[in-house]
Amino acid sequence: MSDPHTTPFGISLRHIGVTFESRERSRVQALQDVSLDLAAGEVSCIIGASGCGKSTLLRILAGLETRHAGQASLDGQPIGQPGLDRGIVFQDHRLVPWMTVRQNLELALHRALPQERGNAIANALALVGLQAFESAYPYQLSGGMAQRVAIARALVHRPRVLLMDEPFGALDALTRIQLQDALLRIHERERITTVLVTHDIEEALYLGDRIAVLSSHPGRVIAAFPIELPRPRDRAHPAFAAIRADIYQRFFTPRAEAATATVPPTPASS
Ligand SMILES: Nc1ncnc2c1ncn2[C@@H]1O[C@H](COP(=O)(O)OP(=O)(O)OP(=O)(O)O)[C@@H](O)[C@H]1O
Repeated sequence: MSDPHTTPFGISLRHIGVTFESRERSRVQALQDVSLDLAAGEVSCIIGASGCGKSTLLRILAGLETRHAGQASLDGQPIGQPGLDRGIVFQDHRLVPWMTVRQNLELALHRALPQERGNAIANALALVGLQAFESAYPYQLSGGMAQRVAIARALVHRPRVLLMDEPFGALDALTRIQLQDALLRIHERERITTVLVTHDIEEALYLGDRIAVLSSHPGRVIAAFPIELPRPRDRAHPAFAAIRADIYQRFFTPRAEAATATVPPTPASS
């Protein structure tokens, strides 16, 4: 049997469109003709302003939103419903408040064999550096620690894909940086295909192997390009600043011009 962690795979989105209809019969086109390839083992960041359809796109990848045009596939298989091959982290940790960290992870593992649960929980907590907190309740954790537990819960099944919806958006600036570094350490170890949506350009640049920029109303791909800056990345480096400035410009450039530009200049990174 092939090992899912070594088999090459990736996410493919083809002509994804989503239109929501409200009770008042008004229509909101959330996504229009979104086509993207998100490579296996990479961190792909999707950035866009509030309401541009980032969460809707992530929900499609999670199998939570199926009312869409176009095709979404993982490793060549259409994505139809939620599955344990995809772990998801939201902006809020969504831990059960009356359960300990361990019990929260056990809840996620309810379909696993009892003898496998202990190891799976220990490994997931080690990945996020919280082995010593398995008996803690969510109210005893800081916001950053609770979000680490949410990441551990998403990883406890060793999924092939980690989906993150503004995972650090509710954290203070310093904790956010710590969690970004924690995510990179996890990624270095696990090489899990990661899709992270954010409205924070700097976060996308710091974390992403690849960035897709979405326009608003409807959400369309303005640009998609790899980030070839070496790691660890230095937010103060001129090359980092140059790409950040380029992305800012894409947000504030009229759509017709922006749509023709798909690859930003790659400044010398050394
Ligand atoms: N279930 C729904 N019914 C109706 N409209 C919806 C629904 N879900 C999302 N929308 C609308 O679709 C658009 C995209 O929403 P979405 O939440 O995907 O955007 P977003 O980029 O994630 O926003 P934010 O950054 O604020 O979370 C918005 O205009 C939103 O109001």
